[in-house]
Amino acid sequence: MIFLIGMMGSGKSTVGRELAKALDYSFIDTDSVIEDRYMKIHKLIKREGIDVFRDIENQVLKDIVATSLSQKIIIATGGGIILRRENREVIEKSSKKIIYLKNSIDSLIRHLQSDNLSKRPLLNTDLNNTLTHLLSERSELYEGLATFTITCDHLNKKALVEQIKQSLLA
Ligand SMILES: Nc1ncnc2c1ncn2[C@@H]1O[C@H](COP(=O)(O)OP(=O)(O)O)[C@@H](O)[C@H]1O
Ligand SMILES: O=C(O)C1=C[C@@H](OP(=O)(O)O)[C@@H](O)[C@H](O)C1
Ligand SMILES: [Mg+2]
Repeated sequence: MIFLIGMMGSGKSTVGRELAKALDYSFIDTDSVIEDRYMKIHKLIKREGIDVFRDIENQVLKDIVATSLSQKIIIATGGGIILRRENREVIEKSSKKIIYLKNSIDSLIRHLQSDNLSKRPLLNTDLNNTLTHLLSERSELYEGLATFTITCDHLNKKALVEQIKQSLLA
């Protein structure tokens, strides 16, 4: 069981899917499970609020871990999953391969600007300030949980998949 953690825009969802293909692992994304069970993330957070979203995210994480039949699975998480202590404990208990995709704010902005920003309701128009604030709250949690940290700046998606594969072999 391999977990990908990191900020919004760090590549967990897209690179995770590619990594799973490359390793012949299955792939699951906590946000996609939430969307299949409920509704689009932005709609859910807008309608129910962030606390309800975090409760659902917590339940989905526990369900994924409890029902995964094989260890050959890549789990892309939502960027805020590390905020809850119980989530960190669940992840730590289930895996020795927890990969933090670490990016500078500039690199996150570059990635997010090429994506649809309205998918991520926690980001407002001042991307730089918002991301800087979120990262300052979260970076210790990412670093503390990770068993591998990969600095992703200047790596395209293909190179990043290769880099993760190398780290997993080491
Ligand atoms: N290393 C990278 N190089 C270039 N673009 C990237 C890279 N990683 C992610 N992206 C792009 O950034 C956007 C956000 O990626 P995504 O996988 O959704 O991140 P996350 O799930 O961590 O929020 C997508 O458009 C993706 O194609
Ligand atoms: O960082 C966060 O708090 C969030 C990240 C999002 O996932 P990605 O990290 O895949 O963008 C999604 O779970 C939600 O919008 C909240
Ligand atoms: Mg994602």
